[in-house]
Amino acid sequence: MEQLNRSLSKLKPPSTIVRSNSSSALSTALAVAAAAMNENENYTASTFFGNRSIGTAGSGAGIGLNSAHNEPKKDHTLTLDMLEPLPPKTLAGAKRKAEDEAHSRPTGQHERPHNDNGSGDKETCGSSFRAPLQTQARQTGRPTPAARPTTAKAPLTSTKPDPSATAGRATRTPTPAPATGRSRVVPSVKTKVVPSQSASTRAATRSRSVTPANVAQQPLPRSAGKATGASQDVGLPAKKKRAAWDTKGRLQDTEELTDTLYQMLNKSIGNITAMTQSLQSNANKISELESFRLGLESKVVGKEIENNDILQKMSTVEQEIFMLNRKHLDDTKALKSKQAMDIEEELATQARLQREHDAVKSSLFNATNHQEQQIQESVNLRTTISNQSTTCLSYETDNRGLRHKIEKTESSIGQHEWTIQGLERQLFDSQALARQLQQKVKEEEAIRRKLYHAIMDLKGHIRVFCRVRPQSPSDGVVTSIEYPDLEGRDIVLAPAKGAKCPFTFDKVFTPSSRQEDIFEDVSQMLPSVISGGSACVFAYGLAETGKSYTLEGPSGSAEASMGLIPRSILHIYETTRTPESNEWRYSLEVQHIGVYNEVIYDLQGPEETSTNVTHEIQSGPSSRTTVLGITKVELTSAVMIGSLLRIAQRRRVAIKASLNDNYCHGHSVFTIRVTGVNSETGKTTEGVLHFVDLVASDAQLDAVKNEPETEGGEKKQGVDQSLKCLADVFLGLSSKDSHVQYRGSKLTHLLQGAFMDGSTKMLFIAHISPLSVHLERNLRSLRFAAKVNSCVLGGSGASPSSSTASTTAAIGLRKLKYDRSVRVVSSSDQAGDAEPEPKVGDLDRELALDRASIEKGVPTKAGERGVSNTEMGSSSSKSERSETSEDERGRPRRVVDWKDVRGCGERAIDSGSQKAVL
Ligand SMILES: Nc1ncnc2c1ncn2[C@@H]1O[C@H](COP(=O)(O)OP(=O)(O)OP(=O)(O)O)[C@@H](O)[C@H]1O
Repeated sequence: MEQLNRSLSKLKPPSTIVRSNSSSALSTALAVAAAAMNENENYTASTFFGNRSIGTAGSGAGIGLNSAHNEPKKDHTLTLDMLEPLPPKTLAGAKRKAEDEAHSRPTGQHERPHNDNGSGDKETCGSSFRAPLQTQARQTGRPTPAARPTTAKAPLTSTKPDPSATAGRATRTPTPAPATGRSRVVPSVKTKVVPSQSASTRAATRSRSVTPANVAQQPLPRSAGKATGASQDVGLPAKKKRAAWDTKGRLQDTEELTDTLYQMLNKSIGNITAMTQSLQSNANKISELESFRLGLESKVVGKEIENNDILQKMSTVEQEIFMLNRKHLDDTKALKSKQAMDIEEELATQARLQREHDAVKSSLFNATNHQEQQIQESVNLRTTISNQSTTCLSYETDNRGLRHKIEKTESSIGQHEWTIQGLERQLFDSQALARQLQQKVKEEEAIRRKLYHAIMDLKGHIRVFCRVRPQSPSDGVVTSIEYPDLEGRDIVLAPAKGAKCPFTFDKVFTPSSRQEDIFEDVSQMLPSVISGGSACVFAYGLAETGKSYTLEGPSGSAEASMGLIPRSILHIYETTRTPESNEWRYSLEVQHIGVYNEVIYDLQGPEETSTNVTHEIQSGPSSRTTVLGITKVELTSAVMIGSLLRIAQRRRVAIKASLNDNYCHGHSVFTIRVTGVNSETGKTTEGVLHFVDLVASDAQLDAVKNEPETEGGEKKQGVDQSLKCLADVFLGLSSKDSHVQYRGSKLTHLLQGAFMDGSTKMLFIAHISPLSVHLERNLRSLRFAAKVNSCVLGGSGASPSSSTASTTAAIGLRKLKYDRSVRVVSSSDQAGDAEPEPKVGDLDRELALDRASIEKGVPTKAGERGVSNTEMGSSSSKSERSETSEDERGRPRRVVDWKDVRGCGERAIDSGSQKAVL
């Protein structure tokens, strides 16, 4: 059935199925078809009709082919006579079928556009004919139209039953009517056939083309022999051509041919009849199928409409689904976020509830405990109440006793009040007495200060110490040094060869002495400095004997190792910050000077000017000197001294480097100036304390000895004369020389003010090392110290600070006391018969008594000894004493002769009566 449908769709449209009611035309057509078939020409129509049973029901059909031999393009025109159109229903179905096929066909398979008559049926017809032709070609072995060029695909043009077109064509291509006059020219269908054969083949074809009209107009020969070509045309065996005169023979041949043709025609008519019947039945079947197809198509259309509706619904539903999905997603998202927030809230609530639960639990626990405690307290309270009840009873008993006591106490209070009044009176009297005593204390303090100065005067304005440096691990052989006396005033250098060299000084500090031991003696000078006096500490000795150690202490040292300078600063700073009297305000100022080869450098100045800027000394009023351009640092804190000393140390190194002399040893002078202002009286004081680091070189020692030449005999040029000048100054002051040369060296010039102030306290500390190799130089140093020690500076008579007669008298008395306390080292002393040294408290008491005696004009102990004030005052003058007279300390003295100093120690030892006392 399906195959049948396909065949039907490929069949030519109904327009090609023609009916003819002219049997003669049909015959002619069939004849032409037969001829065409015999000629093996590719006429599609003839081929088709030759393979199909085409015919008309009842009346017979005919197809006329008009071969237009005269047409330039040599087209073959098929003219269908008496064509009748098929029923419109059939035509419409066929057309729809064709259109459906065209629509369902892929784009590339569309048929060519319609031909010039504006109908697409021609193409459809051509294609419809193609399959049967191909089938036939396969059967017959002929070439199929498909093998031809494209232009040959429409060998036959179907014609719609258009009367006008038919009429027009009939007019344009009039076809000769058949002899019977029954045939009529129907609209001819021109079919352009483009043979695929060669030109010769096409020419043959043209020559063999026939038209039904031609065939119909030709009377069928009754006999053969008219033309040999005709017999050949119908496929009869060719006979020998008769001569022209053989008319009879020719007629015979023609009759034979005619008979044969008639037989063939009859046979063909039979075939055509059968084919027509078959065609009719097929047409019926086709119409049935067409109607069935139409029904199916209508169903399909209905289904398509339904399908479209369904699709539309589906799209609507899909859209709805899409919207719903989107909404669902949004809702899900919102729900999720809400759910997360709910969960968070739930968790927070849960945690809060948990905390509340814990709090409630703990409070419950506390409440339980509290309740238990309360229960316990309640029990205790009950017990206490019972006890209290008991106690209350006893209290009541006691109360009665107490009331009795209160009465007694009240009576005694009256007595006490009376006593208090008496005590208040006593207190008032005591306060008045205290005020008087305070006033007295003030007066006593002033006297004490004066007496202190007097004591210092009595001790002598110059004191000489000796300090021995301890042995260091790097030291070589050491000299044996003895310290024979317990009081620490004697030192004996005992060389391996030769006699011992004893010396006596105010104090000898052994290697085991501590820094604070030395400071104890130095500190006695500080009150004088604070109250406006001046003092000078000389550290003297060879290099590496410990001068810097004594004055400054080791750098970065602990408090125990601090030298005299930082200790003094600390002491003065603390004392001035907490003065005995609130009326005094003090300020501290320091300067540090280096003297190298008689050139003054600023050891606290800026680094860039420390080596290239030198300073000059300017003398001021009262012989006070100042160094021009020197840096003065105000001490606002005691700890500043550490950094000041470090700066000075760096400057020293820089100066040495700039002088390019590592062996150059300079002196340094560290000066503390203490300025005090009394806020009540407006009085000002200025105390000065100098710390002088004196380097003793061999040349200096030689200069001191007046030995201008060295051991090699060469005279030293440019020798630092400062030590010699210092010795000269000491000598001049001691001898009351009015022409003391202070300007002989920068050092003495700088200290001129201190030297000329008769109240200046001087402390000379000689340093020696324990090394054997330094023995000779140590001896020189000690001899120089002994010379200084023999000098008498200032004194009660000459002291400018001894301004009043009473003070002078007191000083004189004090001198006697002190002289008594000074032990004369003699052989008898060594036996232990010496008078014990009085203590300071005893001395003060004696001084007070002496002062009172002086004021009353009572002779003092000093007077008992026959020493007048004048004598005391003049006793300080060494020039008035003989060598055998005692000095102011009660020691046997002699006039100092620098030349005699050398070897004095040795002489003293030799004499045996005196020991190292100059
Ligand atoms: N009493 C002492 N106790 C411990 N060490 C000391 C003592 N005296 C000196 N020294 C040490 O001896 C060395 C030399 O001391 P110092 O530098 O003070 O000598 P100096 O005389 O100042 O030398 P210079 O004149 O070359 O400056 C230093 O290392 C110092 O620590």
